[in-house]
Amino acid sequence: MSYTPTTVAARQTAQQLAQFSRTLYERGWMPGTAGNLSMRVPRAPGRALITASGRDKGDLRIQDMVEIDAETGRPSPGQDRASAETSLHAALYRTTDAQAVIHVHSPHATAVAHRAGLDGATSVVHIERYELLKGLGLDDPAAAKLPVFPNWARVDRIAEDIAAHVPADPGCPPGLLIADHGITVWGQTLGQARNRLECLEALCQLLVLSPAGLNVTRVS
Ligand SMILES: CSC[C@@H](O)[C@@H](O)C(=O)COP(=O)(O)O
Ligand SMILES: [Zn+2]
Repeated sequence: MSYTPTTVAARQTAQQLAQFSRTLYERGWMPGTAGNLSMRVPRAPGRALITASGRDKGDLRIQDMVEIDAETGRPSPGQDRASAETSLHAALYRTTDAQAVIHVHSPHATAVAHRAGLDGATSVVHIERYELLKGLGLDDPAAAKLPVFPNWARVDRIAEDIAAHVPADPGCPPGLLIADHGITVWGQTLGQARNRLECLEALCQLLVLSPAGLNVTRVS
């Protein structure tokens, strides 16, 4: 059954997600049905909305959201199917201060995810010295270690890798790559997550353009 908000805050959250999805789609960062977005619902502790699976991300409506438990990803019963990547969002709500999570297939981040992914192991891409690093809110804005997780067929396994790595690495920016797949970014508001996404996509573009190539190390 399609989603019907029961509070003003939930309606506003669903509207924000739908509008924002259109913006990202128009930028070419959610081609076809790619990408998914979620946000904690204000004044509804532990609840979040996430985009339904397989929808055209340029044409989402309020009804195309699914209400979930933010930290387990479990949907409230009787709804449409939540994003196939709900467990990745839940892993971030559990282990970080995220209030909003964005997953897109933006071209430069995806190109870096394609080049830097290792077969069956987590890696990090070292990003150093670029001024844009200051947009990520790191304690040390001179360097970031952007993790790249294997694109396991079982999405829950990717979620386990994320939950184990992200909170444990102080150099980890508020974003991550999944090999051959795309980028996921989080923030305390949808706007902050969007700014961080724009910085990371621009940094990945610079890495792709740089003749120095990528500096990648294996983590596990
Ligand atoms: C268009 S293929 C992309 C999907 O496999 C997936 O990676 C994705 O981003 C969207 O999945 P969804 O289940 O619609 O949230
Ligand atoms: Zn995806």
